[in-house]
Amino acid sequence: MVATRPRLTWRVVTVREIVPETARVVSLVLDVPDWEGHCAGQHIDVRLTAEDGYQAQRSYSIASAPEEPWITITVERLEDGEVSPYLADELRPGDLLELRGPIGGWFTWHTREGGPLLLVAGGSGIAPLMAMLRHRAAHRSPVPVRLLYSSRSADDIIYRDELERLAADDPDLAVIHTLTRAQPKGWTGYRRRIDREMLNEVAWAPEERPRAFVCGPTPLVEAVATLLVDLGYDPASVKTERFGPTGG
Ligand SMILES: Cc1cc2nc3c(=O)[nH]c(=O)nc-3n(C[C@H](O)[C@H](O)[C@H](O)COP(=O)(O)OP(=O)(O)OC[C@H]3O[C@@H](n4cnc5c(N)ncnc54)[C@H](O)[C@@H]3O)c2cc1C
Repeated sequence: MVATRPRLTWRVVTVREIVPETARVVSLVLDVPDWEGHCAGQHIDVRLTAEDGYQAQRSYSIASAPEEPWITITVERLEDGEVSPYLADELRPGDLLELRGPIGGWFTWHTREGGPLLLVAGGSGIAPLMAMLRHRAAHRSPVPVRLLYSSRSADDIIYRDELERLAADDPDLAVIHTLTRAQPKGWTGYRRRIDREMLNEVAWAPEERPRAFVCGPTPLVEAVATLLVDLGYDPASVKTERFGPTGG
């Protein structure tokens, strides 16, 4: 019999690397000894403890594929936030962090579950969807995927180069951006918040029995989930993860 750690025990892990993603977003690569593995889409909880014993904890999606040796989370700094500015600005390689997980069994996808997949992200909501794309790439899975990704501007697109690389090598992966606040010169893509018309153009037809994963700020997630069901998606096929209370 293999001894297993109760999944929700806090453990101390080491920050291995810090990767700047955008002006407001970093990825933290964590060295988690004895990691029991995770499914693409799951998250962890991170806990900070102040010198006076005060503690704060927040959830962060795992952005790395289960096949990778390290656990990566991608954190967007909220200027007035309690936890994210510390994670994004203060941590250095070699620092220790407390975490527990993996957590969540609903917002997950494995290549063997098939597709087609419709992934819809707003801002840092791309993180768990990136785990799915990285997992799919690690398996060279032919499952067709369309990713609709809403960012404020081109500079705010997280994992921009990696998404470009993945899509360039793969006719079954389409990455469609919408830039809601500022667009570079010559931008021909969408330039508004995700709406019914956009989903009509981008989403798989319901008859293709797609699996949809929608992640980001709460208002985006709720609007997109409602629109997909209106378009004829089976509500059970639309999985959602809400990151926060505001649209930012
Ligand atoms: C399952 C799950 C997975 C998550 N994964 C990620 C992830 O991969 N990357 C990531 O950056 N965040 C993620 N989040 C959000 C994260 O848990 C924190 O809520 C976020 O980092 C803000 O924490 P904070 O302490 O800095 O801000 P707080 O001090 O909690 O809040 C500061 C202010 O920002 C508002 N606020 C809180 N959260 C958000 C938000 N997400 N968007 C906009 N406004 C907000 C609050 O209402 C408040 O006004 C996830 C949340 C959940 C529930």
